[in-house]
Amino acid sequence: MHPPGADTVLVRHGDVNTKSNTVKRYMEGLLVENIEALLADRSIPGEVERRWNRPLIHTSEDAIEDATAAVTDAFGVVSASPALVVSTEKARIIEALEETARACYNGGTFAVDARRADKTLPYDSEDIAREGGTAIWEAVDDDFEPEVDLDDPDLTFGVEVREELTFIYLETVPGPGGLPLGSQEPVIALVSGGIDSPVAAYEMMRRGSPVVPAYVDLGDYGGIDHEARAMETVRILSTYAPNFDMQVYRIPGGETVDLLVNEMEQGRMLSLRRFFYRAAETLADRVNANGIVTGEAAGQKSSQTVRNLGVTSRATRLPIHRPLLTWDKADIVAKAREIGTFTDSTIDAGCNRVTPGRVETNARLEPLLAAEPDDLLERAAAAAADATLVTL
Ligand SMILES: Nc1ncnc2c1ncn2[C@@H]1O[C@H](COP(=O)(O)OP(=O)(O)OP(=O)(O)O)[C@@H](O)[C@H]1O
Repeated sequence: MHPPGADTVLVRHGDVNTKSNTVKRYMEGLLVENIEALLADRSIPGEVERRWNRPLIHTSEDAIEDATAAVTDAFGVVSASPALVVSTEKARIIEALEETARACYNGGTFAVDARRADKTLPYDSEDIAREGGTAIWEAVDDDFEPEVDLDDPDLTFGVEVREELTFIYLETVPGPGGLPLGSQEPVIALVSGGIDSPVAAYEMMRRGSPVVPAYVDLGDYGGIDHEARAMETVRILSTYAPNFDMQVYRIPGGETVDLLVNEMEQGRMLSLRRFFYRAAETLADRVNANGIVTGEAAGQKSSQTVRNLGVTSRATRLPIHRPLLTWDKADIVAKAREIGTFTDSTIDAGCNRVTPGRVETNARLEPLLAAEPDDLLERAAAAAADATLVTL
């Protein structure tokens, strides 16, 4: 919901504000570019104005809700409000609150949440809250029985007085927070057709790292359904980053999986992980990426016991980022639903098909190296060199 005449989206960022002025200026520039790309990708009209602390989107009232939805998909944005802009003159602010109340108040409790960034003005936020509250009350008193509730109001009239402009709004839509995409170095995202890896990739993007998606083709153990799910989740992730290239590298792994299934029993899954990591490292060197992100969580599967993660991680010199390390499955599923990558398919696909009868939960590196094919890591490097790009 927005005040009548609202044609501006007020954008708030969070961690960007903790930076030095030089870094903040750079990050605000990236944020503006990313917002412009999101608007263009979704054919939403709007001009982004780069203002210190609060970028603005100037659009039309018709497009204001779509513009707000788009900007709250931008990494780095903490929240956004579709707002009516008036001058900083107190009488004009009160008048705008009255007009907004007449158009949007429908009964129930209300509050005025006023902030004033410009401390040189001859009034403070409490004046606005008190006088604005009275004006709202009088504007609707004939038709309703208004009630003020400062703790849990049904409707909050937001007022933000900044340099030369005042923003009046009724909604504060949460964004993902984090840092603008592109403010950190890129990483390789190992994506499967499962629920977790797209969430992990999203979390790295949320902290500013563009991802280069890589899918390991498991041959007969993967299958069209598995690969299609992986590609679809990357396509959804790419809607958050329209100005970044998110084509997927498909790494051929079928022959190696066959070999592992035929030659190994207990440590098979761990050697497969080692293959993944080394292939990702080789790809990272090729595309100038600086790390690997996976959807692993401590203790979620036998290959993800803390001990096994320690052993398998030795296959690469790159850092393996595991943003979901401490997340519970229910939280991962909830996040996947929220960002749109959840798939409720229960097809038993991918790595699950490779799992042996007896799994290893307590691996040691030396016996694992002795049991796995001698050329496992060379195979991984060769597979990464043979990777092909899949256009989404
Ligand atoms: N075929 C694959 N291609 C690329 N990466 C993969 C593949 N299979 C698994 N991974 C990576 O290894 C991690 C752990 O794999 P695991 O088999 O435990 O998960 P999954 O259930 O297949 O997928 P997810 O973790 O996405 O739900 C995944 O989160 C993902 O990062």
